[in-house]
Amino acid sequence: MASSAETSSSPWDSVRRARRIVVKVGSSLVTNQGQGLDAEAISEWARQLSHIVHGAPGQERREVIMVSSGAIAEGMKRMGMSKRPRELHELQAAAAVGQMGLVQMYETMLRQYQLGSAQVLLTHADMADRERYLNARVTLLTLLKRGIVPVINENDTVVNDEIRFGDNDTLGALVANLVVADLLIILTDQNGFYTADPRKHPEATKVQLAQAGDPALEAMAGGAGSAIGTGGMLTKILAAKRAARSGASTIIAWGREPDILPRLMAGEHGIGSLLYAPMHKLQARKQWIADHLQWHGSVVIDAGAARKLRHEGKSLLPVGMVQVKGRFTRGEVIAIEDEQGQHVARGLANYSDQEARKLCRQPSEAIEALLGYVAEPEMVHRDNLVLL
Ligand SMILES: Nc1ncnc2c1ncn2[C@@H]1O[C@H](COP(=O)(O)OP(=O)(O)O)[C@@H](O)[C@H]1O
Ligand SMILES: N[C@@H](CCC(=O)OP(=O)(O)O)C(=O)O
Repeated sequence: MASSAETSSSPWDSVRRARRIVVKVGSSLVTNQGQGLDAEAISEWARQLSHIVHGAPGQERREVIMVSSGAIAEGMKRMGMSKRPRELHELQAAAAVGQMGLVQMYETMLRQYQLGSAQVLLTHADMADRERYLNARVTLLTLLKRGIVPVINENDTVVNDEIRFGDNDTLGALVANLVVADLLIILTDQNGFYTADPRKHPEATKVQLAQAGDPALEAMAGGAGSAIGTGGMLTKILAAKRAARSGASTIIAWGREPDILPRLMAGEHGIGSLLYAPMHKLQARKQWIADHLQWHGSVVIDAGAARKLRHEGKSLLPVGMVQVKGRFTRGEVIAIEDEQGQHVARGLANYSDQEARKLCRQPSEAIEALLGYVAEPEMVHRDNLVLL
């Protein structure tokens, strides 16, 4: 663990440079300890987000995804439940009722600051299925490109006990992996991560800076301190470890700290706890694809495409493909080889082998006419591609 004395190349710099950010807001904050949606707090985050997304004077625009909890807590209030029900179907009913209020509140507050919003509900199954994973990814990236703030929650209605995230910390980390975010900010009711649960151990001190995935952190993290939140700090520490796999660092901070988001983005050191990712995004991505070396087929590309991939860091477009070998579905790892049979790269296919055969040597504008739909203009996006 390190102290808060940083140099100019410190991990805090990576926070300032972050361009794509996932902000997770916990149930206890959003509903003010279960007393109902906290309109003032949500309005305040919306105001702060508008600075970040639109770009405050002298600052670049950034892309932000919100992962917000609070559906169950708000639903319980609306349905007059005094304590959290044990049965899953009761929780699901509460979530369905509460989610209405939650997104309505975000939409109203974000709109006040000229920000568009979109509701996205995800489950474990969506993240595990390669095709749904790519679909969710392209939808989120499309929203971000248009300056819209996606507001994500777990799709509580369709999950069961075994396959629930339950806490939204894990979901936040998976979303950070999905969009290859630079930073995950977890806003909660404590002003950071402490050496022990400060509710039970008042002598605990704040951890300013640590490496995500450091096993020592797991021992310090306790469960939820209130009846509203689920997961507590352990799920946040594990979320930081998971987010680091795609190169995202994590900040755990108090959601009511004044101007928390713009201050973090301006590079202010020492607010909350920073759990930095040990690997850069590119390294992390290579690692991930290297872990999925099992490839299911390949595409042969021409010399021009090989040059663009090798030397210009470009995506593989259908126009550069000359042949497709083997069988694969959208989302599977494929090998990309040059006409001499040398493997150039590996990556996630946006189209199946049958579709790819129709797309060989075709411009991306022709995809719709050839397939009847367009998933993405690239055969393999450069974010999902690693050179060999
Ligand atoms: N080491 C720790 N540092 C800070 N808080 C901790 C720690 N261990 C457990 N906690 C508890 O975790 C709670 C935050 O988690 P949780 O209630 O799940 O909130 P959220 O709804 O924001 O996810 C804190 O209120 C605190 O009591
Ligand atoms: N999907 C649930 C979120 C569960 C939850 O409480 O998560 P967390 O905020 O991480 O403690 C809801 O909206 O109520």
